[in-house]
Amino acid sequence: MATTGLEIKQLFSDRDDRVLFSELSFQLNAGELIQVAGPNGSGKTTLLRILAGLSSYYQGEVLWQGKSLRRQRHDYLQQLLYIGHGAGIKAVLSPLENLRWSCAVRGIRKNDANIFSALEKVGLLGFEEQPCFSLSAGQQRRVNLARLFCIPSKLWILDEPFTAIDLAGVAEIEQWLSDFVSEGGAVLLTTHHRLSFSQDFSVVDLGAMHYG
Ligand SMILES: Nc1ncnc2c1ncn2[C@@H]1O[C@H](COP(=O)(O)OP(=O)(O)OP(=O)(O)O)[C@@H](O)[C@H]1O
Repeated sequence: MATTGLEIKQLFSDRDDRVLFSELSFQLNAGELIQVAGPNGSGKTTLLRILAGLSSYYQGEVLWQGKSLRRQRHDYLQQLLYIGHGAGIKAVLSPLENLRWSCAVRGIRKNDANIFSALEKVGLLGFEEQPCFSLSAGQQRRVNLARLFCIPSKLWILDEPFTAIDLAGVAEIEQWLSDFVSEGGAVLLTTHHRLSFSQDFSVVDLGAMHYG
């Protein structure tokens, strides 16, 4: 039976002749969360970029709802929301402009009501028209995270979503993840933070994979 989410089969990737992961297989179904763990340089971002369709430098198979990513790239990307560990926003644009742009890229138009509601959710009401370069690091991260609430998705791939976020904000994000998973979303994330999550979740530990 086809999985309801991602299926990773016998994945291999290396950098400069150093194997990052090999024979890596796991499944992430709708309504599940997986944390990709491992020390710095173990390949977490590399893996997430492959699964977000940003790198095709791998061997093995990645399936979404039972079909190879390579054969349904457009459809897959329409269902995925990837937030990388970089800023992910244009500093000269305001939060409102950044989110309008993110929505437009996804084919979502006239979405200001949702954008304002997303900005309220991430605590940025009152900052919506200010250029992002004048916001703090945590506020800039929150602009990026606001995309979670204005771009409908089935799968969130999040690289270090808690970076620069204050303690109360971390707890809030954990709650958002929990709500999304309860509603049938799937989440794959990396974090060096000890995840406090109300549902069961799995850990894929790249640090546990050693190659001679
Ligand atoms: N663009 C690149 N060119 C060459 N090597 C790279 C590139 N990006 C990453 N690497 C190498 O690939 C390895 C894995 O990097 P990656 O960013 O996936 O690790 P990570 O587990 O996400 O680390 P961190 O916890 O520090 O974010 C590292 O040894 C890194 O030097």
